[in-house]
Formats: sequence, structure tokens, C-alpha cells
Amino acid sequence: MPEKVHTKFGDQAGQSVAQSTVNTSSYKSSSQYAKVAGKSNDLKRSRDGNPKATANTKPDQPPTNTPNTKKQRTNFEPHGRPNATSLPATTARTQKNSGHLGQQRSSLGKGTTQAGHTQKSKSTNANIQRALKKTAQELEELRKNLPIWSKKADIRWALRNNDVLLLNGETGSGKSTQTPQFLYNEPWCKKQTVKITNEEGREEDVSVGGMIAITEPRRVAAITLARRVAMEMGSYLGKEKTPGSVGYSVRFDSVTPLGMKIKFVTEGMLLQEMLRDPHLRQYSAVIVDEIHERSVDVDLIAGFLRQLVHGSKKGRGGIPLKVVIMSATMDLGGLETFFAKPGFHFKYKPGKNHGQDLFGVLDHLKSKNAQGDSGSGSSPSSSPGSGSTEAYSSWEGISSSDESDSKDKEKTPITNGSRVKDITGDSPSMEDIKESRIGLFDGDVAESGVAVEYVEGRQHDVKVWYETKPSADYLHNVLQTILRLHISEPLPGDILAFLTGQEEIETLQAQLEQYASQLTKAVPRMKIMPLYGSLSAQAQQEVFEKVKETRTRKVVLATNIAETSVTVSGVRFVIDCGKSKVKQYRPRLGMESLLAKPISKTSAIQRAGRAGREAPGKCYRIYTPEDFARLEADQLPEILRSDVVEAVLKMKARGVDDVLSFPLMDSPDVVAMEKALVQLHSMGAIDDHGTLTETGKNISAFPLPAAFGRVLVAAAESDCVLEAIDVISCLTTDSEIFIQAKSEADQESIEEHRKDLQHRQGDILTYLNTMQRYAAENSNRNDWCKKRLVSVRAMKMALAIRKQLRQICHKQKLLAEMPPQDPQPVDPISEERAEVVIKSFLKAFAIKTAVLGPDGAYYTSVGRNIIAIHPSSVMFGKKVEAIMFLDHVFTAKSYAKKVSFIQANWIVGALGI
Ligand SMILES: Nc1ncnc2c1ncn2[C@@H]1O[C@H](COP(=O)(O)OP(=O)(O)OP(=O)(O)O)[C@@H](O)[C@H]1O
Repeated sequence: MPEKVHTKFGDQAGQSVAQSTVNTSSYKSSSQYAKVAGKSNDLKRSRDGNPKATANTKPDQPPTNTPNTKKQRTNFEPHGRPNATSLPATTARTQKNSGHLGQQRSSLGKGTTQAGHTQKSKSTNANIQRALKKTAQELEELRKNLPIWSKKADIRWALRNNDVLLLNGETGSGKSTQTPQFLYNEPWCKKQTVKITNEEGREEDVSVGGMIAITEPRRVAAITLARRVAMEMGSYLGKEKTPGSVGYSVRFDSVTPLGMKIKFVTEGMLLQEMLRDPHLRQYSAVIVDEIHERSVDVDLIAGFLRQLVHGSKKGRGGIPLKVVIMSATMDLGGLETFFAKPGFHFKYKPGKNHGQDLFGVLDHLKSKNAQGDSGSGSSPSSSPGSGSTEAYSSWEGISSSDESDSKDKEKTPITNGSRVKDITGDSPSMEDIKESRIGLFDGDVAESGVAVEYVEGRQHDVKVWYETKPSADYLHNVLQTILRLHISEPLPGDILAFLTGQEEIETLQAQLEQYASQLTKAVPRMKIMPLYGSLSAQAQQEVFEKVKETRTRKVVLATNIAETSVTVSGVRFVIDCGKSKVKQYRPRLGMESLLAKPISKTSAIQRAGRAGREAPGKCYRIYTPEDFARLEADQLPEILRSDVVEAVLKMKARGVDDVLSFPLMDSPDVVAMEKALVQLHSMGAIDDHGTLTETGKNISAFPLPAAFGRVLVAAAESDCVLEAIDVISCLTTDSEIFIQAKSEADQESIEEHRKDLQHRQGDILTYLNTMQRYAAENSNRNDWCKKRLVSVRAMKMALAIRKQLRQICHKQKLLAEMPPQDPQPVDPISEERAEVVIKSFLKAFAIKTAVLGPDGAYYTSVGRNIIAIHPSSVMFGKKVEAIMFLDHVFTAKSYAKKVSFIQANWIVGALGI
């Protein structure tokens, strides 16, 4: 084992010497060190070999001691401590009030003198600042217990010496919340004014850097992490342009305080920013979190970042962009080779990364196991996964002998399942990964240009339990597990159950609520809270808060939106059904559908990681160890299973001429790329030479899927852009605007309530009616919504999106002038105009059409597959000659959602056949 040398350096960049833990294996020889010191930003090694600031850096604050985690853990009090949503009472009050800072200021003005006003608002501000600081101080104690805390200096050191850092740390080790805080004060993170040569060939001064962007796969993670980090930094995060260090930007919602240093963004938003600012001049660093999720967007971001790191830096005035790639579970070999300096070759094959054991980690494990060294001392045959997969044959810590474990078993007679000691046993251990990589450097100047840091350990253990027998009805088992946990486990201890989608969640919620109503007084109450993507942002945020009611257990029923990055407060028990819905391109249908499929091992590890964030936890996998062993190690990257049109359009918009040679970790096959180019050509987004057209530019400028961008461009040509915006605003909210019926009786009453909105020609015109009438309402819009069982929150969001889309269309000259302010009188749409609107949608959705067959079933135009109209559509049960649908789901059968009536002969023209 490499010897460890403990060294420390500054907490604040440029502020002298503190200490850190440096792995001596990183420092091959003193001559190597000398080379490093020469290159690094004003850092020299002190006599004992530690990194040290030179004279031009300021004296440091006292050294940060590496925390004695064990000791602190013993003293750790998990209950009643502050978190993102439960502040100490004073702080909570002040944060709440501070959200209305502006209102407070204006109301204070009444009846007071200007001086009195200023005085009062000054003291309010001072109170807020004090409360924020107090919370931050309290949270700092918790932060110091995180495993990543002791790696602070290593991480800083690695980035002072390299432009790219791969940070591999277990779930809950503190990557997402701490890494940006370790870096924002680094010397390379200062805003600088530099000279660049602009497109006209003239020199100009521009600012570069000063901010760190951190990408998250989902908006809910971006928002909750921004809130948490703002609290940890004692910074205000409000809607107004007040000063603050932390902000976030997600689609149709952003909070960007003045002087912001750390910005949490969704991957899509960073890509949008790259369209406007290809050199990412605002940023000194981009941190890509949860890279293992491998969405199309994150793959594109990785490709663009690689170009920025290794390409010309002229656009940034020569200032490098630092890149940090993070995940608990990542294909290190592939990423290291992907980001390595051009010409530095491992076993990497461009575009063929997924599933490759590029560093031979698995070979290493195999040989280790062959020598009888399982690393745990337990016999491989007692492992839940033994013999089933070579890759994961090193599971550790399997034991049922220790005392606390047997108590657990008695206390929780949920399954007779075997269990592994903690979730690190699910995958090759950090040691295994590290050992297999000896010879490459952690930290200092890496030959490949890519530094690698490992954060070992997590704050609290998570025990994993399995089913003993496979079950055909996992939903039933999830229900039983929740009920048994609720009855047998003492409070506190909330439950988070992973299910595949909204329908399943609603079914289980109804069942659980029925059981909950029958519980005796002796048993705590249950509060069932759904969490899925189309739920309103506010409803999603409520899930993250601590339950206010006493003697109540929160039971969160979530899709995989809660799988990574997030901390759901209070959760000690995770139930994993082993499946999730994934988007998959189905060439036979010529479209993407959502399919429920087994998750990957990586997802299972992430799900388990949601327990044990505030205290030790347990994860119940509703499948057997053998099922687990059969799971794929990682999910297939989205780019390899989806329609690549969006990806190709984004590349084109970002100036990539030759998309076939764009650096991708995994390239879709050439045929799929070529098909996407043909589709973009038929949309008019690229011309015969493959160059992005004005239409293409317009489409890619919208923060919308390409198809909706295409609709807007088509609508502009037919002069119905306002109507198209009204429809698209309703379709792109976070949550469904129409509250769904839970029973047939409900459905009837809904139809009665929405009579004035429903259009016989289908859902598109129903959405149009809804937005037009809502915007025209001049008395009480909330009452208007309630009467029609329309979501108040979703409509508010739709109205905000409508405003933004109108502005973009105006700016892009798709809309000649901005329409007058609401409310405006509205007339029912004429037949002719309705046809024009539907035809605008058809321009982008021609492949999502179906014609009525002689047997009364609908057959898709592409692929001739049977498809049924989903019960949520106003067209449900209707037989018309042809339909167009905007969504497709595959559950018990193939369903068309958001359906409109069309004439069959329109399809021919729209498909160009
Ligand atoms: N919103 C929050 N409320 C309460 N505690 C939080 C919150 N966010 C983070 N924490 C605490 O900070 C710890 C570290 O969280 P962080 O998200 O930084 O870890 P991570 O290593 O990025 O984990 P993952 O890979 O699972 O996203 C959590 O385990 C939890 O104890």
C-alpha cells in the first residue's frame, strides 16, 4: 500500500499553508515533484514535501484539521439538526421573510420617514445576514464529517496542476455539495479581463471566468442542491436580484443572485448557454455531476468540454477552463481516456466506450479472486451474487453473525433475504479500482492531463436486503414492505420507495392511503407523498421537507427522479422495485417510447445511496440477489437508445460541421446519425450541404424539444404562432395542467366541468381553448381553474412559459409584434384556423400519426403497428379516419397520448411521400 503523508494547505485560495492528505504514490520522485512545483500556480513544496503557497500568497487562516471522523460521528446528533428545509427556528423565519424582502421594504415605507425606512430595512437585512451566518456555522460542523472534507486540499491541488479532474466518490460522500465550495475561491477562479480577437478580426476586451457551473441531470436536484449549498455558505437564495453566492438555472426558472460564484444548472441549460457562449466565458470551471447517467445532453457536454480543454483557448483569451467530472459510479477508464490529451492512448476506442473495462479493473479482480483473495475474508459462495457475475464477484462484508445484524433481522421480518453489509459491496471497491490503476497519478500533474481523486467512504452505512424468491407482483411486495416497515420500525425514519411511473405511484398511493386510514391510534400516522417529473415544482419541493406533523412517517413514492444527487430529508429506508421507465427509440415504430425495464447495478447503488444520508439506513431490494447479479453494470447511454435528431441538431447549432467525427464517448451508429441528418433536412433545419439553416437556428434557439421548435417555425409561416405558443406552453409545464380522473365516476364529472374547454377535434385544440380562456379570465383565475379541475400551479407556469416563448419568437422575428396585454376577449377558433394550427403540429409530428383500419383499430403510419388512444385524451373511444399524437407510451399496450383528429390525406403531404 502506498504510504500516506499528511500535509495541509489553504482553505482560501491564495491564502497560505494549510494541510491536506497526499498519496505518496502520486509523487513518484523528487525530480518529478520539482517539475510539478515549477508548473503549478505559485505553489511550492515546503521542506517536508508538502504543497505550500509562495510568498505572493497571503498568510493563511489557521490550518484546517483533518477531522477525526470517528470521534465526531460518535458525537453526531442526527435529529433536530438543520438541513436544507429545516432551519433553526430563527433562521427559518428569517429565510421565509427574506423571500419577501422587496415587499417588506415597500410596506415599511408606509407611515415612516425615508430615514426610518432605510434604518428598518438595514436592520432587517442585518438580521437576515446574522441568521444565515448562524445556519452556515452550524452546517459547517456537519460538513466537516463528510468523507470528502479530508480531500479538500487534494482536490484543490489536483486542479491547480491539471485542467481535468475525475472525482470518484461514494454516494453521500459530499461531492455535489462540497466540491464547488472547495473551488470557488481558488486563484484560477477569478474573473479576468483579457483581449480576444472578435469575429470581425478586431481586438476587444472581454471578461473570462469567476464562476463555477455544476450540472445536474434533473431540475429537482439542481434546485435542492442550490438551496443546500446556499445555506451552507450563509448565502441568500431568493427570487430577487439580491447579492448571493449561489444560484441555479433550470428550464423556465432561474435564480441568479448578484455576485454569484456557484451556479447549479441542468445539463440542458448548460447546452443552451453554450449555444450563446461557445467558450463558456462566464465560467472558470464546469463540474459535471452524475456523469454515469449518460443522458444525451451530458454526452454532448462532455464532447464540447473536451474540445474546450484541448482546443484553442483563443476565445477565452488563453485562460483554461477547468473541468471536474463526478460520480459515485463511473467508468473511470473510459472517462480518463476520453479527456486525456490528444495522442495519449490507453485502450480507448473513440466512440466505443460503454461497457468496456478500459483499465482492466475487472481483469484485476478476476486475478485477485483467482488467488483466493476476495478482500473480505468471506467465502465467495456465501455471497448473494456469487458465481453469477465475474465482474461483481468481490462482494464484501457478507455476514449474518454480528449481533446488531441479527437484531435487525428480528426487528424487521420483512424478508428472509440475505444482505450485504453496506452498499460498497455492490461494485468493485475503491481499493480494487485504485490498485488496478497503479502507475497512473492521483493528484499532481498527470501524464494524461487528467487527475483522478477518490473519496472513500460515506458518512453512514446502508444495509441492503433482498427478496428470497422472485415475485411476479413487485408492486404488492413494495406495499407489504412499506406497511411492515411502518409497523415495525420506530420513528424517526421516513421511507422512500422507487417505482416506475406516475400510474404505479398513484395506484400505490391510493392503496396506502386506504390502509393508513385504518391504522389504530397506537401506530404512527403515514403521510404518502408522490414524487415524479410531471408533478409541480412546488409539490416536488415539499417532498424534500421534513414532515411537520408529529408522530407521522413520510412515505415518498418516487420515480427515478429521486435516484441521484438528492437528499430527501428524514429518509432512512429505501425500497427499490428494480425497474424504471426509460426512453427508447424503437426503429420499428420510428419513434421513442417509454418502457419499464430492469435498472442497472449503478442505479441500484444510487437508489440505496438515498438511505443513510442523515443516519444509518437500510435498503430493501424487491428482487433476489440473483436478479441483482443479472442486472447490467450500467444502463446503455441514452444516445445509443434514442432518436439522435436532438443530439445532431445541438451539435449543428454549436457549429459542429462534421457530426460524424464529433468526439463522443459513445457514438450512435453511422446509419442512425445519417437518418437524423435526413430528418433534420426534411424539417428544413439543415440545407443540402448539412449547414444549419435559419429554420434550424430558430428551432435550436428554443428551450424546447426540436419538434416543438419546428411547430413554432411552421406556425410562423402560417401566421398562427400565438395559437401554437398557447398550446406548447400548456404542453411543456412541469406537471399536467389537467388534473387526472382517479375513477370512472371522476371522469364523468371532469367532462362535465371541462365542457367549455374540450374540443371535439382533440387535445391540441383543447389545450388552446384552455390557455385562451384562462388568459382572458379577468376575475379570479384560481377559481376558474378549480371549477374546471385544472391545476392552478401548472397554469401559472404555462402562462410564464407563454410569455417567454412570445418574447423569443418576437426576437427571432417569428412574431411581427408583441400581442396586447391580457386579458383579451376570445372567440372560439374557426374550422379553417383550427386546421392551420393542427397542420403546423403535423409538420413536426407526421411520423406520429395513425389511420383507422377496417377492423376499427388505429395503425401507425410508420411501421403499421396497432396503437390505442389513451384514456386521458379527449379523443378516447372515438373512431375517426386518422389521428396525430404527440406522446407515445407503452404499458399494457401501445397508447397514443395528446391526440388530435386529422384527415388521412394530410399525412401524405406531411410525410413527404
Ligand atoms: N438538502 C439536504 N438536506 C439535508 N442534508 C443534506 C442535503 N443535501 C446534502 N445533505 C447532506 O450532505 C451529504 C452529502 O450530500 P452530497 O449531495 O454532497 O453527496 P454526494 O457525494 O454528491 O452524493 P450523491 O452521489 O448521492 O449525489 C448528504 O449525505 C447529507 O448528509
